[in-house]
Amino acid sequence: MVRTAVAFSPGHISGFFRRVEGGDPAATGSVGAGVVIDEGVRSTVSPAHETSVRVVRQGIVAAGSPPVEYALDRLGVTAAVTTECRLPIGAGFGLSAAALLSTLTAINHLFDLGLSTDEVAARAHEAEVLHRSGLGDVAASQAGGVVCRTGPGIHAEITRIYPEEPLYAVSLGPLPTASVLSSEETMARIAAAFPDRCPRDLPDFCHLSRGFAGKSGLIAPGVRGVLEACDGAGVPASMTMLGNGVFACGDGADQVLARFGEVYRLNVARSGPYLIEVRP
Ligand SMILES: Nc1ncnc2c1ncn2[C@@H]1O[C@H](COP(=O)(O)OP(=O)(O)O)[C@@H](O)[C@H]1O
Ligand SMILES: CC(C)(COP(=O)(O)O)[C@@H](O)C(=O)O
Repeated sequence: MVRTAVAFSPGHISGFFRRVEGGDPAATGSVGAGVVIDEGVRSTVSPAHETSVRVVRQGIVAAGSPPVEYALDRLGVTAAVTTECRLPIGAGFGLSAAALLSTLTAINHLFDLGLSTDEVAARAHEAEVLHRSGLGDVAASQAGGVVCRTGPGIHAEITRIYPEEPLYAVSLGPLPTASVLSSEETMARIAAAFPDRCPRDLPDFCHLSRGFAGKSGLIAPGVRGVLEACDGAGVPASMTMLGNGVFACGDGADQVLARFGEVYRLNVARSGPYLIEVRP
């Protein structure tokens, strides 16, 4: 039987963020706030002569993941990787970071590389920043909670709170993260909209995020209609950054979102990436 390692990483919904440009990828990232969620990416890895990545969602298999392939190359290992997720990809659930963290956690054990969790996160962050697939998701998903990041990168000061109540989300489709992060004009608008404090709790997170979404000019036309419906029902809500979707919390949130698509009920994650098993 081929030796196999399996690991999981939580995803992350960003509510507001501001890009921070550093001298190298480790010092580059974002500040902002988000929720680490109990849904994410499960990665299964086995040694192979060449690296291949299969991305599985709802029984549909896609081939390739440039950030994951890059991270394996940098480690000098080759493996057959399968990532599996339930949430949609490219929809603001931080799944590129979760794919990197889960795959590197599994690879670390598969090849007995002896990397610390910080070293795994540092490599995931580098791949994420270089591919413009995210800025702050790896830093956030290192552990659980409603997260407020006050510096860029994985060693920044990060505060985490752990509310019990769920968050609900709906996706209207993908929004390519790299295209948004590549626009200097958009980055300037985002910087001006950035709130001056961390969220106190989940409703406050939705409230601060909503103010940011409005001022940043990032709200997509479809998202606007969902947010207006949430306003009408008195439900705190905002846009999944960066995805064509909405998250909401509190009484009635799931009913309002259900008018627009499949509703994901998400809990605030209690921990970051972890190894599930190594076989045999
Ligand atoms: N579940 C996954 N498994 C493997 N690679 C992924 C996964 N999700 C995203 N990626 C990689 O990250 C790239 C960018 O994804 P991105 O739009 O940032 O997604 P998200 O918003 O979900 O983080 C994708 O094109 C893909 O190469
Ligand atoms: C908002 C984003 C820049 C991208 O998030 P995603 O599209 O989920 O990869 C995130 O990484 C952040 O820094 O807050």
